[in-house]
Amino acid sequence: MEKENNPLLQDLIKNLGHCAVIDGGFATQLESHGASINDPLWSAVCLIKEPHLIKKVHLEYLEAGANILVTSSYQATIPGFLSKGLTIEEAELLLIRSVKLAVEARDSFWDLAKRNHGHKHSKALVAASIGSYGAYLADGSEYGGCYGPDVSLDKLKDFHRRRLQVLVEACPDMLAFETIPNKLEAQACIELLEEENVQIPSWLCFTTVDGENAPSGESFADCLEVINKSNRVNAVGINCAPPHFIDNLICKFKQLTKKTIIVYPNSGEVWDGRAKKWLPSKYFDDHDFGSHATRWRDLGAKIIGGCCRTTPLTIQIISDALGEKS
Ligand SMILES: C[S+](C)CC[C@H](N)C(=O)O
Ligand SMILES: N[C@@H](CCS)C(=O)O
Ligand SMILES: [Zn+2]
Repeated sequence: MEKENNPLLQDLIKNLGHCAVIDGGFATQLESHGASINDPLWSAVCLIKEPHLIKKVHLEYLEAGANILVTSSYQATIPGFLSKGLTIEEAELLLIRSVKLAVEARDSFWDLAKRNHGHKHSKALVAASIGSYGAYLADGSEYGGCYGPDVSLDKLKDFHRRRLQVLVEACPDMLAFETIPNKLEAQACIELLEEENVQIPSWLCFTTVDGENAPSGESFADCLEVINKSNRVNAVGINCAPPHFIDNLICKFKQLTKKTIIVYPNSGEVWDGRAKKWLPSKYFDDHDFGSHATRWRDLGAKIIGGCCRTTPLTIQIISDALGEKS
């Protein structure tokens, strides 16, 4: 059976009558509530210290109109938690917690919405974030894409395997492979989905720094050839790249794949992995995201949202522009 047409994701898009809206910068919104994430675990440090903030941010994105929540597990890894002195059991419980927090936020928001006659919401889906190996390295490597000769396909599969198993066991609606910077890691993710016989839908997003290729310099034609061979990936696209690259990339991806296209760019600011801060950009204006989003929809993207440095306001503007909320 073709899992590309996995009903969950397709039904959401169909029921909405247009695109599905993903949430926005998760870490960004945590920071706006005072969370300190200058840490090798980045936003995932809040799973240990401030889980209530995680739930708060999920609720804020739901209120803004997100149809899909991405969990707080982007930089949450078992080796990352071990290096904080936690046990494997504690690390796995934190991964489970990342899914639970999003599911609890989604369920409580939905229970309230249902009581409100004439509401325009649909029940949101929860996508468990699987950040790239480069994210785990905590030095901005997800925008570099060159992991070096010691990082083989098997090493990447070993890195991803247990976290993926634990996240799937926690019952999210889907998996979100985020900020993948090269073809080898895409291959590793796809082989794992097969080997682990994952039955829930997934998307896989690359980032880009030149607007044409993956950060490794490999062409998207090469990268998508790998993805197209798998019927376990339902949507493919770009996340955490500047908005001004997106039009061209949607057109390119349309020619390279029949899969659902997903885009959730960042604000255009650039991550300085050494200084651990965002460098300013001239491209960012929240209000531009409304016209961007309708253009991206018209070009063929079916799942649209924001990544780093976008906020609930960005998502509200996208959601309003795409017509989900009155
Ligand atoms: C999406 S990036 C801004 C996440 C942080 C990065 N992996 C780092 O730790 O430097
Ligand atoms: N979804 C991630 C960022 C990916 S670049 C987060 O905001 O935690
Ligand atoms: Zn991002």
